[in-house]
This record gives sequence, structure tokens and C-alpha cells, in this order.
Amino acid sequence: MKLYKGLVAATVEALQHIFVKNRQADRVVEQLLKTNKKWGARDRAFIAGNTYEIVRWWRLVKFAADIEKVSEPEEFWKIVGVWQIIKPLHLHTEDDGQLPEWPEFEDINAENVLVRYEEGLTVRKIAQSVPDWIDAIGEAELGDDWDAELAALNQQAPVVIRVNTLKSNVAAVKEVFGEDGATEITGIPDALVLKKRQNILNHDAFKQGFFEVQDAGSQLIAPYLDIHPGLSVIDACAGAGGKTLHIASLLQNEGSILAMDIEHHKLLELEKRAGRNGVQNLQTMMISSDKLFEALAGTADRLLLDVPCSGLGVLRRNPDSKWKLKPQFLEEIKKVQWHILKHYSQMVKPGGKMVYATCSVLPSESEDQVKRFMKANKREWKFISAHRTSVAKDGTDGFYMALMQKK
Ligand SMILES: C[S@@+](CC[C@H](N)C(=O)[O-])C[C@H]1O[C@@H](n2cnc3c(N)ncnc32)[C@H](O)[C@@H]1O
Repeated sequence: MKLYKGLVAATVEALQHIFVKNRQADRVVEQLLKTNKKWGARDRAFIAGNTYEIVRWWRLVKFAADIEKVSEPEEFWKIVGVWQIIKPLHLHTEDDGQLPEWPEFEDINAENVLVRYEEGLTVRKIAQSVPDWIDAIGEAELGDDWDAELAALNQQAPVVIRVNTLKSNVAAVKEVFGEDGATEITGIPDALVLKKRQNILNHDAFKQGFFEVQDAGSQLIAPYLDIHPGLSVIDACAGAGGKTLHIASLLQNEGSILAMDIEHHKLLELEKRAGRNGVQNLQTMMISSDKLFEALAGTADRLLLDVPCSGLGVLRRNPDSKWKLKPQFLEEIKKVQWHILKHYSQMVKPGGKMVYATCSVLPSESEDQVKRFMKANKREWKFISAHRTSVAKDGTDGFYMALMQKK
């Protein structure tokens, strides 16, 4: 595609917001695209596509550009220019890799860029664009599987939706997307994967609550909790409610859901989404103190602990998080996960079930936490099963889920 200065400038602006102002990539792109109504679909696709690609391949592009630290506007221009040179090789696109003769690209030498690009490909952490510490921890925890998982985490994720069975069904939603527009996924009954990337949030069927956007791996978690209509379910780390809404759909408005979180704005968003989805049996509750869990002890037939984690299983969707994540955060969040398992589990009734879930590929946030919990609580709890989705093998995001039952 021919390069237009206005579009390259917009990409530069987006990258500055992400890397200098430390803002979240999806919000930056969304806001930027709103600012210029004259941009057409191709312009928008250029800005969003290039911004995400550069964020995903940031370390490799910097290496090819021979820039250690990118902070000044002219350095961001150089990065965007260098990406145009290596993109056809790296993503097998039909772009010609030629740069226009703009002063901003004056000191880019395409031959040198290509030599450094090839050199970068020989070192995994550069080729796969991850910070040293993430590469080291991935190898230490996943061993030989890390190579394939890491490569898969750098691929663009498909757009997957979950049909809301409170309001519609798979056949009807499939029809909305036209013949061959959406296909079913074996083993995930309410999921459809869309053939074409499109702005589905503007779709009438979405506004009417007929479906939600939710990765196929994520759609395995609520059913793992063995939900039937009539049960009382607590979703203790509900956030904006991706899985709460799935639980609601499985409950068919019979029984109850209590959705909790420590962040009020997420619960407000959940309430809005629940209204659109036709959920009638939801209550939300802000967690203000651990005393709450004593008051709710023994009240839940089912408890979902979709705990906060590194997010290292969902890098396909949030590539910027690998640059923002810090080792100290990982250590701190493991303590929070343990605290949640230890204290929140008391809300389950005898005979009731609990799922502990993460969107991390790391066993230290997942399998190891559950093993520790089971070791400390084997008299009160029975381990039933666990499942892990592999980004490389299953093509979903990387989730872990473990099912336990209170004796
Ligand atoms: C993985 S996200 C949940 C995603 C959500 N379940 C969904 O499917 O969309 C983890 C959530 O845990 C919340 N959280 C963090 N610390 C918490 C705590 N101590 N107790 C409960 N929730 C917490 C975060 O605000 C975040 O919304």
C-alpha cells in the first residue's frame, strides 16, 4: 500500500501514547480513530494494523532500526519506516517494502535494516520480541513447549463470538453474518469464529445482546464449573463480566449470580452489559474487606475465581502488556491469587464446586497455586480435574482451569 504522511503520522502518534505515555494500546487506537471522521476503512486499517504490528514486534523492529531506546518523535518515525521495510518479509504481505523520499526517513538505510533484521531472527527473544525476563521465565516454566507457545502468542487472534442463548441461538446469529461469514467451533457449542475482521460492536445483533465477543478458550471456563439452571453462583473476580454473562446464559435466568470485584467501574460496565444480554438474576458487589467472605461463607453452589494474573496467555490480544509487565508485578499478583484462593473459597457450600482460572501460560500462577491449595486443604476439598488450553496446539488464548469440590 502507498504510504500517506497523515496515516504514518497518526501511527507515530499512537505509538508515542503507548510507549511514552504508557497508555493501553486498544484504548489509544480506539480514541485516535474517533478523532478523524474523514479516514476511510483502509486508512483506519492501516493505522490500527501498523500500530498493533509494531507493538507486537517492537523489540525486533528496534533491533532492525538499531535504536536502543525510542523516545523522540523522529525515532518513532524511523521505527514506522523500518517496519515498512521488514513487514513484507516478516508477515508475508504484498507490500513492496519501499519508502517514499520523505525527510523523516532520510537516515534509514534499507540494506542495513535487512541485515540487522536477519541477525535479529537468530536470537529467540529478539525474533519473538519479548523482554529478557519473560523469555527466561517462559523457558524455565514451560521448557521445550515455550518455543511454540511464544511463537503462537505473536500471531493475530481470530475474532470469536459467544452466542447469548438468553436471547438468540447459534443458527440465527450465524445467519446474521451471511453465508460462510461465521463458522462453528467443534466442542464449544455457543462459539462462532468470524471469517472477516469487522467492527462487530456496531452491529445491530450485538446492540440487541444476541452475542458477545469472547475467545474460544475463555468459553470453556463457565461450563467447566458445571452450571445448571437454579444454582446460586458467585463470580468473585468478575471484572466487566465476560464469564459472568456466560454463566448467566447457562443459568437461563433460573438461580442467582453474585458478581464481585474490587473495581467499581468494571461492575458498572458489567451491569450495562447484563442489561443488554437480558440477564435478570444478577447482583453485583464491590469487595471492600475480607469480612465479606465470612458473611457469605457456605452460600454458593458454584464459585468462579477468575483471578488477576500476568495475562501471559492473552498476548495475542494485548501485545502491549508484554512491555508493561514487570517481574515485581508477577510476584505480587501471585500473592493476591493465593489470598483469593485461601479466603474466597469459604463461600462454597459443602458439596459445592469451585473453578480456579487464569489467562496465563505460567504454571506458577496456575497449576502450582492449585497444588498448594489442595495440599493445605485436602481434608475439606477434593480435586476433580484441570484443563489447560494451548495457544499453539488449540489456536485459542492460553487459559488454565481447575475444578475442585468442597467435601
Ligand atoms: C482476569 S480478570 C477477570 C476477567 C473477567 N472474569 C472476565 O471474564 O471478563 C481479574 C479480575 O480480578 C479483579 N481483582 C483484582 N484483585 C482482586 C481481588 N483481591 N479480589 C477480587 N477481584 C480482584 C480485577 O479487577 C479483574 O477484574
